[in-house]
Amino acid sequence: MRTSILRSAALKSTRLLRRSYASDSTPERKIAILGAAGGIGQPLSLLMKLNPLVSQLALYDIAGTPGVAADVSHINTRSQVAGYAGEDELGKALEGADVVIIPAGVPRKPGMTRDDLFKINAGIVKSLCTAIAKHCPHALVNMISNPVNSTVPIAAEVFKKAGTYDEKRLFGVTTLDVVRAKTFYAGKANVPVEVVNVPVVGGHAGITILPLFSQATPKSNSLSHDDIVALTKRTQDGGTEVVEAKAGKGSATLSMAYAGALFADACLKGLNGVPDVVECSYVQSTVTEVPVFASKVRLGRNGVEEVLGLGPMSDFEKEGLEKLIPELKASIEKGVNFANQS
Ligand SMILES: NC(=O)c1ccc[n+]([C@@H]2O[C@H](COP(=O)([O-])OP(=O)(O)OC[C@H]3O[C@@H](n4cnc5c(N)ncnc54)[C@H](O)[C@@H]3O)[C@@H](O)[C@H]2O)c1
Ligand SMILES: O=C(O)C[C@H](O)C(=O)O
Repeated sequence: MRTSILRSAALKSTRLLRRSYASDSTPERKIAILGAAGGIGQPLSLLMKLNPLVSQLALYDIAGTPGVAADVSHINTRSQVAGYAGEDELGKALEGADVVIIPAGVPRKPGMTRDDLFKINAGIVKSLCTAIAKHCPHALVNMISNPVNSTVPIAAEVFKKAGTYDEKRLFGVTTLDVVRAKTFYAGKANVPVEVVNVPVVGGHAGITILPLFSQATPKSNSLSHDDIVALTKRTQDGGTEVVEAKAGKGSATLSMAYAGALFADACLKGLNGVPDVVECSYVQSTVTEVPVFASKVRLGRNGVEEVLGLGPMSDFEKEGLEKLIPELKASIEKGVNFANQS
């Protein structure tokens, strides 16, 4: 009897020690999700609640967030969850945030391009970024709202105007393109998906999405040129494949939440000083002639630590790069002009 009491006391104190060690060594990190009640926002809120690197989770939307927050808050993981609804509560949601993830805005319907979302989403992104500049100017911003090729430049211009722009802290989330490229490559090359790596560069719309299958690992000798062309097209059209399958009920939400959670986790690891965290992202860049470009990025304590180059490319990829530059340039200019005119 006495032995079992002693044993249970010892166990309790070991657990307490472990808990205090975990909180001592894992920094407090606040994540804010803007658009948290939406198709992406809800599963992304769930996945961020499961992330042990998060200590506070602020869920913001124009409506519906109290319910999402109450629901997610019952999960017995580290972070404290709070819901914020409506513009009056946006400041509170953002205050002290280390990372702000933005999946706010309308999704595509069949027949639409991502650029068709510009009219509505450009204004949403502009107003949210104005609030970020005011309430958490040092946060890392993970932009998911489409058209990403233009919404990232809009955010950059808003931050420049507010005097808070730091190119190391603004990211277009292109992780879903990488997730898709890995999945499609693994299927075709018949290699285990969990060990596959494929960089995807350029932007996040149609031909601006350029997967570099020539750099894919593990290498496969069984893929023909036609296979690579087909894999490239499928990756570029991955979003449209989902939009058509959902037949008017929106675009990718679950795979996007997964990809958004992966990227936010990489940002948190970088902030916490974990070495060698590398992900593809659409960031300010000198890798090509376009000022914003997706490529591999090393993440660190201040966000972007290093924008990595393109590496060796096949002739087919070089052609793809040449073709995407004018479209990407035009999308960037459209964003810059919108931010500066309106
Ligand atoms: N980067 C990517 O790879 C990627 C992938 C999938 C979707 N997307 C984009 O993400 C966006 C969201 O997609 P979804 O399927 O979640 O759409 P959704 O309509 O299901 O959800 C969007 C949410 O944004 C909210 N919202 C609207 N205006 C807002 C504002 N001013 N402030 C805060 N919240 C606001 C809405 O209330 C809604 O809850 C779309 O623009 C979509 O194209 C990007
Ligand atoms: O395709 C879309 O409209 C959504 C997103 O950009 C995607 O790639 O799934």
